[in-house]
Amino acid sequence: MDITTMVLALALGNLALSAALFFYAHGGARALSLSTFTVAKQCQAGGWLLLYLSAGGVLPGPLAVVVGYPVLFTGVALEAGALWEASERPRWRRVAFPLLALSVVLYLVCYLVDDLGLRVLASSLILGGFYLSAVAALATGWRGGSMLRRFLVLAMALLSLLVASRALLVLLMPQGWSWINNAMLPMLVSGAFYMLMLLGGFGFLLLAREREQQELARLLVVDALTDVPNRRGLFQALAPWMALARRPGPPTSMIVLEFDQFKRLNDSYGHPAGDTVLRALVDVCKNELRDSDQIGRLVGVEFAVLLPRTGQDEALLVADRIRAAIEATPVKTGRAMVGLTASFGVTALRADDSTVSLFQRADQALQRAKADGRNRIAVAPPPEAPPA
Ligand SMILES: Nc1nc2c(ncn2[C@@H]2O[C@H](COP(=O)(O)OP(=O)(O)OP(=O)(O)O)[C@@H](O)[C@H]2O)c(=O)[nH]1
Repeated sequence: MDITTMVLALALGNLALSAALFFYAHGGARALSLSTFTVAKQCQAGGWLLLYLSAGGVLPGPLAVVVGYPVLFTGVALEAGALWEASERPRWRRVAFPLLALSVVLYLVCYLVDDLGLRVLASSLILGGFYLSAVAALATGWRGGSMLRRFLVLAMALLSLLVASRALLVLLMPQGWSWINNAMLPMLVSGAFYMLMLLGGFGFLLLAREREQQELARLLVVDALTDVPNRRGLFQALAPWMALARRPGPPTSMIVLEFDQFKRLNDSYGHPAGDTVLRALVDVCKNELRDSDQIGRLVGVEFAVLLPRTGQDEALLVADRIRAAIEATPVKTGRAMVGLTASFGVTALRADDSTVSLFQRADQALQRAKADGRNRIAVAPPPEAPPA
């Protein structure tokens, strides 16, 4: 295959990818990084197409240089940017755009100097550099990352270095070296571009899918609003402590708390303000707990706190600390400072407890606290003594 055909394959491949991504995004997938990646592929398709048309004599050669290469640089810079965006670095534009402008100016200066070697050197370094930036973005998730991510980092790093190595050969050995000569290297480099196109495209989509699956798995056990375990997550955390309660050893306690008059807050300030208050007050609760304690959302504005190795009396003190902290912390919403209180039920886990009996007892205590006037704590009554 000659270089011109390879360039056409790159143009068509990127065109097909950008069309598929465009229609995928049209169907409702609206992640910011995906739209950046789509524009990146469109620019790459445009750049390669211009290079192909000028190589085939359809367009004048200078057009390829003045427009084709800058569009291609933009495409690869945006591809790296999409990966930085996906790695939670939204400020990549501040670095990438000045670098891109500098690269284009540098390339055009090489064109004006009219030295082909210099131009090849510049384009290889610029494209290889932007691809290496994409690799660096992928590598930020190396620790704890999947096999797919690690494979992409290694493979794309190798291919990016191959692209950049063309510059080295031009610089160090203008006549080539052994079989890696000026005829062979462009073939190798365009092969590297082709593989980078495939790996980048498939990799980006597979990594996006991997992220979505991880997020779905997380949301099975975590409450999306408050970022603490949901009912399922809390019950999972509770299970081993329920089992331990049947064995001799330090006790485990449970606090159930409900924010008071939350409906009134929603009605007065709106549901979004209610959400803000809820998030802030859950953070207030977390600040009063040890790392080994676990707060989770049971339902609505009712939460439970699991306190391992804590007796009922100590749990009562913890509940009062949380109660006082909530009362003392007004939360700023869009329109006002909102103060709230909470009511609490406290109990210790018992050897014969099931989750049903445990939560029933804690909830009865909570209802008593509310009936007694809210913003207070009630402790579950001790177990009845067995008949003599
Ligand atoms: N903003 C917001 N409101 C919620 C959320 N979950 C539940 N709520 C609201 O919290 C309110 C809870 O109301 P209730 O439990 O009936 O009672 P209350 O108004 O808190 O009054 P008492 O419990 O008697 O003190 C309801 O209006 C729910 O709509 C949420 O995630 N965000």
